[in-house]
Amino acid sequence: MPQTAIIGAGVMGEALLSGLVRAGRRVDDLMVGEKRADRAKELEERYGVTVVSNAEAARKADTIALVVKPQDMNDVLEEIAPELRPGQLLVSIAAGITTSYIESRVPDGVAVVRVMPNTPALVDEGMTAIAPGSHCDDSHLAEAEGLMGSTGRVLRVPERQMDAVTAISGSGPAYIFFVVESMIEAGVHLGLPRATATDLVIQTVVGSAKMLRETGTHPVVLREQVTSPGGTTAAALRELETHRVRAAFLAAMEAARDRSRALAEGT
Ligand SMILES: NC(=O)C1=CN([C@@H]2O[C@H](COP(=O)(O)OP(=O)(O)OC[C@H]3O[C@@H](n4cnc5c(N)ncnc54)[C@H](O)[C@@H]3O)[C@@H](O)[C@H]2O)C=CC1
Ligand SMILES: O=C(O)[C@@H]1CCC=N1
Repeated sequence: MPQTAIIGAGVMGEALLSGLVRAGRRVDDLMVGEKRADRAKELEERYGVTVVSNAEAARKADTIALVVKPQDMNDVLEEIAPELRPGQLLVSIAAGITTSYIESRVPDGVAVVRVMPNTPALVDEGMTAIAPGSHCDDSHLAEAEGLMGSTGRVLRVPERQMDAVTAISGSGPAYIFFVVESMIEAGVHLGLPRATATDLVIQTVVGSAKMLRETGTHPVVLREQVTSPGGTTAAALRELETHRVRAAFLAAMEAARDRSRALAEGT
């Protein structure tokens, strides 16, 4: 079986590792490179996975997922580049880091795929976009698709869309959690017990997401179905418009897109 290494086993590294294990990948075909010794030990105990040096991971694995912060990417590439050989595949999960940034730091003939997953990968409901680098063929994309497909849906996009993708689905779960948090607080302000407000909000979000996915109906139509003339929803939506929530979402996602662009420059 081809060997897969994950370098950087924080939040996303573990999401990927656990997804591969849940999808039935043999733990013997996986290895992890992780700088923090306590974290490495935790993963060894939790999954039975072998922790190796980054150099060994680069030497032994056919596919290497790079799951470190963008700011750590240069150091990791400097460490593994002498061990890499043509034919291997690097799958980078780092926000903002372009395939050309990576290609310029590794030997010719090493294929690079840039991917942008999100944390719902932890419950197999992830959304990952993947984009090929310049030395990629379809088998490399298929390999990256298989890797990320263990944690949810995968969509192929051109690399020029990746900063926008990062702003929408990569960071997206945080916006949804922010909305959930705000609605729970509102419920408490309105006098509901916190546990009741939490139950109400979470099921409302899950139910609404399921409606979107299962009916395929446009969100505007679904919103109109809830909005009775002169009713409660209309009163609430007017406040959201008055407070420019739609404009705030646009500005927020432009800021995320711009931050993604800046990360490759190490700022
Ligand atoms: N957290 C998220 O929702 C998402 C994160 N990403 C991307 O995933 C990457 C990782 O993010 P997180 O998992 O959130 O960060 P994290 O900080 O939880 O994990 C990074 C891990 O890399 C390890 N590390 C750092 N330098 C290393 C080195 N030289 N060798 C081996 N291990 C090293 C750290 O000890 C840490 O465990 C980032 O590039 C981020 O842009 C992408 C999509 C979503
Ligand atoms: O906040 C970040 O930079 C990473 C990338 C997408 C989600 N988390």
